[in-house]
Amino acid sequence: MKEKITICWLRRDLRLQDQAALYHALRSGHPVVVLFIFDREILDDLDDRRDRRVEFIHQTVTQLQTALQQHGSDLLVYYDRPLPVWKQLLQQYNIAQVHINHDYEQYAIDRDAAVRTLLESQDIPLYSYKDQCIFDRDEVLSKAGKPYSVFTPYSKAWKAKVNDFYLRSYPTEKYFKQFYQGSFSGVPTLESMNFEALGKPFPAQEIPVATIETYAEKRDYPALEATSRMSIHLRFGTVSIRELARKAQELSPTYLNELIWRDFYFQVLYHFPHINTGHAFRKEYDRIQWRNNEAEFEAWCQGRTGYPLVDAGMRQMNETGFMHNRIRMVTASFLAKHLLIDWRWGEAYFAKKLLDYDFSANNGGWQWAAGSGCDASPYFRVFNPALQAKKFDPKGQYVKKWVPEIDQVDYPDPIVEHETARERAIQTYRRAVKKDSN
Ligand SMILES: Cc1cc2nc3c(=O)[nH]c(=O)nc-3n(C[C@H](O)[C@H](O)[C@H](O)COP(=O)(O)OP(=O)(O)OC[C@H]3O[C@@H](n4cnc5c(N)ncnc54)[C@H](O)[C@@H]3O)c2cc1C
Repeated sequence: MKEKITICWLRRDLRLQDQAALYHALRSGHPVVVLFIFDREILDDLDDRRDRRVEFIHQTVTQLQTALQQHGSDLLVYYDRPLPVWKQLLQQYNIAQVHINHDYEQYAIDRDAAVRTLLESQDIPLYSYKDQCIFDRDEVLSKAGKPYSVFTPYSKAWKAKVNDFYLRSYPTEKYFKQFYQGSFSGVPTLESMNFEALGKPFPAQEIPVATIETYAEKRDYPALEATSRMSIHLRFGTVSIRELARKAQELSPTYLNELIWRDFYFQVLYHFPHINTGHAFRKEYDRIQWRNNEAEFEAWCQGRTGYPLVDAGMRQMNETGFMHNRIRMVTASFLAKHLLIDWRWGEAYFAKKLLDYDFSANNGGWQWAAGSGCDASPYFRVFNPALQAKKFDPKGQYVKKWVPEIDQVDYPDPIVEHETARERAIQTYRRAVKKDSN
């Protein structure tokens, strides 16, 4: 009879420290095999074979393998679709239990449900835990027991509920001797999966204390690069949200607030799943008559709208996979309002380009900017990109960095005139929204 093992399946929780599923797996009493699947269901759909997110995951997985090897163990890695992998694992191993962390996106929910059904058909329990946020699902509800759709009362309730219990780390290190002892066949190369590395650096995992201390004062100025750049690490779980929230609590209420926005959008996705299927949070916004001009969309994607702050943001993202938060708001608002292009086109473009792409935050950000979201910017508030530039890039340093030809003749004229576009957006939005009250 083969030895019984417990499997901890990593997905967007790529670390061995302070990790809920791993902690519980290590306490199961069986040797723990740590598993990662390069999921072809996701990878085969990526257009860009130099997608840096795949490179980041590959780098991280390789580091995890090395760390596990230092404990006499190894990382079990597959490049396949999850269900066939699990069918194979069931034949190869005597699996006692499987541990995972919750994932709130629709694809992941369906994937986990299918794996659960398969495992349960063999009487193997699949345990799932909250790990990627401080509060999820029904943990923060209004007094009436309803989910919040407005951020400020949500954040108040979040802060009233949080205590050391929720922020405490899972001391996985204490149980590292429980790792399965042995080796597996290694991590496939990026090339064997038909991807290529660019070799550019990723944001550091450590944030200097000074960055958090000065966050409130500097975070809105894109030229200062004064935000934490934790988003890619939070996306793939290479840092622990609990550790970050403790730091934020100690050093900066403003920074903590941003982490709460992240939890807020996760619970919006959980409670209002219609946003998962391409719908506006507020259904009347699905009646907007978008112009959807393809040439204008292309100009926006390429950073050639003639609005320097918009163009700088788009070029920053195209070049680095990152865009500063304020500029995400400006570029998104510009697409949905100035150009009247369906925000879902922009959402999909960001999804392709952002290293930190996360469905809940991206959809939340886009619906906020387009006015259709839960706690959204009102439809008649149309950002003026020139005023935004004056306020948040007063010396033009950010714009100069990304649009060096700004003063030259080949820089395009504005694609639309601001006042005309603003008026057009307000009229179009009003027509859609007003129908509701008829
Ligand atoms: C249109 C639009 C699209 C966006 N798409 C994404 C996305 O795909 N992935 C993503 O992680 N964030 C997204 N954001 C939110 C925000 O812009 C990024 O989280 C932030 O710019 C990442 O940089 P940072 O790590 O330096 O953030 P910091 O300012 O240092 O904030 C710390 C962390 O707080 C969280 N956070 C901050 N602001 C928000 C917010 N508004 N909503 C949710 N979480 C937040 C992030 O996890 C971030 O890493 C989007 C915002 C907009 C307006």
